[in-house]
Amino acid sequence: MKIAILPGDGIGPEIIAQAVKVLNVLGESFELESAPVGGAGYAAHGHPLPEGTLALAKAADAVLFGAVGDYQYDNLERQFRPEQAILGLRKNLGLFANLRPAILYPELAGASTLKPEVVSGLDILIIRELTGDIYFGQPRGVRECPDGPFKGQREGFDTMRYAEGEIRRIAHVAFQAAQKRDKRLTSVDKANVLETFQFWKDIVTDVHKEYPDVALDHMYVDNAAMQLVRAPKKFDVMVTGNMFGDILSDAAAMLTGSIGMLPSASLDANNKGLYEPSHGSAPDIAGKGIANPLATILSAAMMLRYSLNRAEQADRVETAVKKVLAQGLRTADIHEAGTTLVGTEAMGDAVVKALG
Ligand SMILES: NC(=O)C1=CN([C@@H]2O[C@H](COP(=O)(O)OP(=O)(O)OC[C@H]3O[C@@H](n4cnc5c(N)ncnc54)[C@H](O)[C@@H]3O)[C@@H](O)[C@H]2O)C=CC1
Ligand SMILES: CC(C)CC(=O)C(=O)O
Repeated sequence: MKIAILPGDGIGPEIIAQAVKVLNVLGESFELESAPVGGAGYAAHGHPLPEGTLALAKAADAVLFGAVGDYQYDNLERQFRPEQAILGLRKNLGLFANLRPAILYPELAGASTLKPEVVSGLDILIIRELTGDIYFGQPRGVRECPDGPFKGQREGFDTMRYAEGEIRRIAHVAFQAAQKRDKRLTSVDKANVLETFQFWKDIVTDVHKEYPDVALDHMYVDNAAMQLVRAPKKFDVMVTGNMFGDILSDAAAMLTGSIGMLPSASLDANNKGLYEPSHGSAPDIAGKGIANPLATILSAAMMLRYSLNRAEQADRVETAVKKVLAQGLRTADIHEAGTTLVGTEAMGDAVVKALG
């Protein structure tokens, strides 16, 4: 089985190196092939998603992705910015279902900024639609404002849109995920203001007829943001659009102690997928050897489970992560008094050792 390894920028190469170490000691005959992406792709080939990188991602059974983005590229024309690489991969590979499990490991209860009683035992799944919404809607750009009090001035605009089929397919993924858990689904929208999300709500309600065993409720995104920090354990599975999901899952990350703990899977209709930590390239800590590699290692575990059909190996990796946390090892983002501070590489080595 072939795995495309796309480290990207910032802390990407540092954290991906730890996940690769883990994959290499599992005793499997995976073929790992790396390619530049993001700012690294632009530097090497003049494009954030070079043709060879896209071809490798398409040919592989799964993609393990670090992160893209570097402030030095922020003034490039948008099509050349590093972030276009991950958007291009999602679109080109049809990766519409983004699963972001927010689980609090008991050892990290004190690392969360929320009170331990609010987060202990937390296990929620955020499902974010990934190829529609305002991220991809056309038209977009900057133009002359056609009317209103600012007529004649420049205005920026983007288009929020969702096709019925796009909503239906993510709703099916969400209901089916809920069926495998506590059978409760919260669909997050802004139907009180946005046409797109009234439509979203209507379609999700319709798809619900096929899943009578799942309890569905609808929540406005502003309330969902509040409930996530007020009483997050009340949720089981949440499903929402591209932008709301991006924002809510970062908020959920802090429930788990750190964004460095939140893995993700981005799947197509056949469970082929791209696996990446939910965080970005963290340029503020890049090159310092202090980034938390666990979200990336846990993303590799999701890859073993969902795309490579290696559930036992996924369990092994997840158990090894639990072991290192139980041993008291912590990177700086989750460090607290009484635990042992380690760097990125030492954390990766500890997970490898804990695999036994
Ligand atoms: N999928 C991707 O590749 C994504 C890329 N980005 C890009 O990343 C760059 C930085 O964006 P930010 O908004 O700063 O978000 P970020 O997620 O990179 O960083 C936010 C904060 O979390 C910390 N952090 C992130 N990952 C960490 C880890 N593994 N261990 C310890 N601390 C960690 C960072 O040091 C920073 O303080 C930008 O260029 C942005 O466009 C942002 C989000 C997703
Ligand atoms: C395009 C990404 C860099 C933005 C983001 O935060 C994401 O969608 O994961």
